Amino acid sequence: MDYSPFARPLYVMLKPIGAHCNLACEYCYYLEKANLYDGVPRHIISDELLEKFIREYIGAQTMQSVLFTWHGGETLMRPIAFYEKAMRLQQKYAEGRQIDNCIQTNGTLLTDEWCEFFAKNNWLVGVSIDGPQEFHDEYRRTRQGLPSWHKVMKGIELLNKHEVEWNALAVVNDFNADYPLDVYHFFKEINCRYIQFTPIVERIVEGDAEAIKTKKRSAKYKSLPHLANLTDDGAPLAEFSVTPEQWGNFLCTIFDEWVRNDVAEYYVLTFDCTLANWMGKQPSICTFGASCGHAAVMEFNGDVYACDHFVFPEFKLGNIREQSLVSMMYGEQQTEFGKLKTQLPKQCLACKWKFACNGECPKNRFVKTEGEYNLNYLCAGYKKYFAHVAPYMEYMAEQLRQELPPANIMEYLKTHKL
Ligand SMILES: C[S@@+](CC[C@H](N)C(=O)[O-])C[C@H]1O[C@@H](n2cnc3c(N)ncnc32)[C@H](O)[C@@H]1O
Ligand code: SF4
Ligand code: SF4
Ligand code: SF4
Repeated sequence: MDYSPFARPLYVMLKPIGAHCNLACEYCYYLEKANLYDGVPRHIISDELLEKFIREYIGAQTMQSVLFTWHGGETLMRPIAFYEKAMRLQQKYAEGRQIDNCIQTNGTLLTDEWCEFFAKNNWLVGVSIDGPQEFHDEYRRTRQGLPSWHKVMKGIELLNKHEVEWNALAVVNDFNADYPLDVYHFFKEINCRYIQFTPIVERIVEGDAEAIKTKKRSAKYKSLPHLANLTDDGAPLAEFSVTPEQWGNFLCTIFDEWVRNDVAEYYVLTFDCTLANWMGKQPSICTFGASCGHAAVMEFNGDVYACDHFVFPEFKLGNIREQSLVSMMYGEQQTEFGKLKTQLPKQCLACKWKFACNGECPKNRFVKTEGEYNLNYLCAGYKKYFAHVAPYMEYMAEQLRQELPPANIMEYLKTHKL
């Protein structure tokens, strides 16, 4: 078996059913990817390709533990038997390594059987839910416009019943962004201790802008608009995007409640990453890291792309049938892609928050500057957030440096101001 000579984990998310999904969330960046494989009748990974991927993926790791991430589209549209087969293959090629699995789902297809499977095999389940019903159902609907919140809540109940480890992914869009505490309290009420908030920032290729505007929200899409990528200059913003001000305000408002009541009880990934950067450690979300290009995706047919948000023909690294994962992940094209992250405008280079922000995701950098590189669209929001949390982060980082729990901040804030 080939072992990679590189000392960091290689990470490739798998799309076993491509972009196919039982929902048609209005803001979804992935649904349109089905168009890349228009002529292909079934967007399902073959047994042979699955085995090839699993063997190579495990063989390419330099670490003792290997993490598989199942992503979509809607992952639960493949049967349990498919994932059982994948686990058998993982064991076949594990050679003593520890294998972990996590799966991302919209939660609507969860059943007792699924939850038993996840519980029995210790899978970590990521569930997408955008907060209380009115916010969630604004955008997360079927093609027929039917809402999904009740089904997701039922799914969460089943996960809890079977004691499956799960976390929530909530996107922050033009609508729910104005209600940070309603969203945060909802997650606390359902006892969700791990929450990831992702800002929605999408642009639309010229020509599709009118089409999306004239479609009623949640109306049936015949074909999805092609959302713009980094190279489409001047593409208009999709109306469901969060504004920088909304994003900054959303984070600051939730932070104020979290830092006084919830540290170490609830984990909000953005706050976690900010503290990691304050400590000079590697944050767990790529967007706040200093470099990227380490996390690719593989489509059902073996095509490998630079990143889940760059599944465009120009960011295709190759196909696993023709090239090894190692050669694609460490090849010239992916190395160049990774450099996008460090190509920052003057504003970022001079910014006091650069160590915590790193210009965020290159996907969101489309604000023209006088210099060579674009500025991140969300910059104003991040400046507000970092300035707001700085004294608290400093306090928590100091606790950590003294090997004390950062949660001490809650006691301190009862009698002091920062
Ligand atoms: C593409 S979905 C695939 C897995 C599964 N169908 C689900 O909804 O969880 C993965 C995650 O991306 C989020 N997402 C969808 N569109 C997005 C966008 N335009 N920007 C950022 N995140 C988005 C979804 O809410 C979901 O949490
Ligand atoms: S459920 Fe997931 S893949 Fe399906 S449309 Fe919604 S965000 Fe996209
Ligand atoms: S381009 Fe954005 S989403 Fe992709 S790896 Fe880099 S920071 Fe992460
Ligand atoms: S806050 Fe703005 S200027 Fe500072 S690093 Fe982030 S994007 Fe750049």
